[in-house]
Amino acid sequence: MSATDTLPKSLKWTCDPAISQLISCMDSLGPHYRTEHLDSDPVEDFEEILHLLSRRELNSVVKIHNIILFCNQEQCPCVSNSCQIAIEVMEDVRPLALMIEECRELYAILTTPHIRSLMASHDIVAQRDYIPKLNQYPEEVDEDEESMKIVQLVKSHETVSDGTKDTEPIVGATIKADEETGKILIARVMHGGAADRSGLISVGDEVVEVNGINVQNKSPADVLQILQMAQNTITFKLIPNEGKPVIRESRVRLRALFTYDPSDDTFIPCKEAGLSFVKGEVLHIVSQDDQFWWQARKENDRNMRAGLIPSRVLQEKRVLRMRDEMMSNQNSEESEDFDREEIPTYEDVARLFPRPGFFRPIILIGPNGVGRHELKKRLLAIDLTRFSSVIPHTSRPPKMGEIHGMDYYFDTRSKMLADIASGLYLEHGEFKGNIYGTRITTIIEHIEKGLQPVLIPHYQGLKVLRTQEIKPFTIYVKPPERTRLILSRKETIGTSKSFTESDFDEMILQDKRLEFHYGHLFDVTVVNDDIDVAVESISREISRLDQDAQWVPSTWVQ
Ligand SMILES: Nc1ncnc2c1ncn2[C@@H]1O[C@H](COP(=O)(O)OP(=O)(O)OP(=O)(O)O)[C@@H](O)[C@H]1O
Repeated sequence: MSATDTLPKSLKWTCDPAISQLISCMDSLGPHYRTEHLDSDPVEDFEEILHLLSRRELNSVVKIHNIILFCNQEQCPCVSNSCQIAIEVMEDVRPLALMIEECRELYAILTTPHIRSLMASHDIVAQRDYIPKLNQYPEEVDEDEESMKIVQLVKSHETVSDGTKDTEPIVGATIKADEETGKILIARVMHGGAADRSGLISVGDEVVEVNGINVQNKSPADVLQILQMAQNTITFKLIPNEGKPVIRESRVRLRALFTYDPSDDTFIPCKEAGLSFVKGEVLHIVSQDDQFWWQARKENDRNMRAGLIPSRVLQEKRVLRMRDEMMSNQNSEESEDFDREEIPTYEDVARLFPRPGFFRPIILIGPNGVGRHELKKRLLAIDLTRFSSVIPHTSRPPKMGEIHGMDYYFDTRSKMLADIASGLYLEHGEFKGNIYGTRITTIIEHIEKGLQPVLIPHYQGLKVLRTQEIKPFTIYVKPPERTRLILSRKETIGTSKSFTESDFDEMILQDKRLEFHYGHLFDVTVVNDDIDVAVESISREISRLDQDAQWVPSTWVQ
């Protein structure tokens, strides 16, 4: 009696043909094999393996695997980013959820853990679509070719963002020569590229032939030339890398705190494989396997190819080197104010969804005299029930008519000094022998009351405010270019301040320095040219916070 005969009748039909064959082979061989583990019983092990192979669960898993592996084009999923689409749908229906029942229901469905897990699994399968397929193996294979694989890929002709054609590293993989042997090896497989989608090429595979041309004694440049010359399809003969690493797509999202252009980078292993991005863009990091070069794609980019970006370590090294060079050329007075400790590379981010009754405090930051007080005044005038001004503390005695908690919080000098020393103040200063300052707890009280404080701190206060508790939204108020700046400020808007030429120069200089040193901390930039237009832009940005999910440091949404 064979092992399959022992299966209950209801299970027989589910048995995968390959497993069934394996069971028959085992049956005919019997439990006569050697084992290195002296304490294990061969008969018991044999029975256990048979039992495992006969299990319905295993057979179902193999069946699903085969369906995914051999699915034809019609069975391929039409999207591979259902999680992303679901988030976008949630953002769209959320404002309507209070009014329309169907929107409420859809929102609830999309947030259930089961549906989210189902979509995540769907995307994982979809992102590895198995096209193009493996070329047929030749029927007669030389004995010494047995350990080779032949892979045929379609050469990419997709248009990339800069409008040029075919700048992908041809098949979504980069090559290198092994330092010791000179063999041509697959150096990187770009996520989402043709090689990755085929699932048939791995890092470390040795390239033996390209389109029938033996490349064993050729340089990477020669091979690249062959690849460039190829039309439509490229056939590789590869010796598989034995220790093939398992690549898992990471779910990390990072906000770039610097701008990167691979075409300017002399160190990138393959310029065409690079991904350019600008400061503030959110990147989906798909692989951090390499210490120096990560693979990423832009968030919301439906083009599934990933590109190379410098890793955090590499970027930090570069910034340090650049700073050293700048320090040696710069006069020390100019830079002493700025934070030299922090090296802006990438910031881990997550989505913060709007929450009824919670408003993110607004920070207006900008060079001296750019108009932050004026803008704050105008914002408060729009809606006094929503926007608030945080009342400062002072050690000065109250003047006639001043009310504690309305004009200032009046406190003793010794208490204020002690609180400042304990880090309870966002900022403080001394004027005519009296201390003035804003307490962090006062800001939190406003948030808890459902108000939206508008803050105009010194730029050094930015880091103190960017916390999980406060979750501020930072608007950089930028002066317009010089001619417009002078013109707009001459068309006085009814205040006493008059600017000199050197005030304008100083404002422009400060603008450059603030953007350079603190630009990575700004959520948006608004140019204060025409004041009404600036107020309108700021209001628009603020109302977006009520509607859309925002990318914030991931520690804020734990
Ligand atoms: N867009 C504008 N057009 C014309 N004048 C403006 C504009 N914005 C601000 N001003 C004027 O410029 C002067 C300086 O503005 P404000 O005091 O608001 O600057 P600030 O950024 O708060 O300065 P500081 O940070 O040094 O206190 C004020 O007289 C203000 O009315």
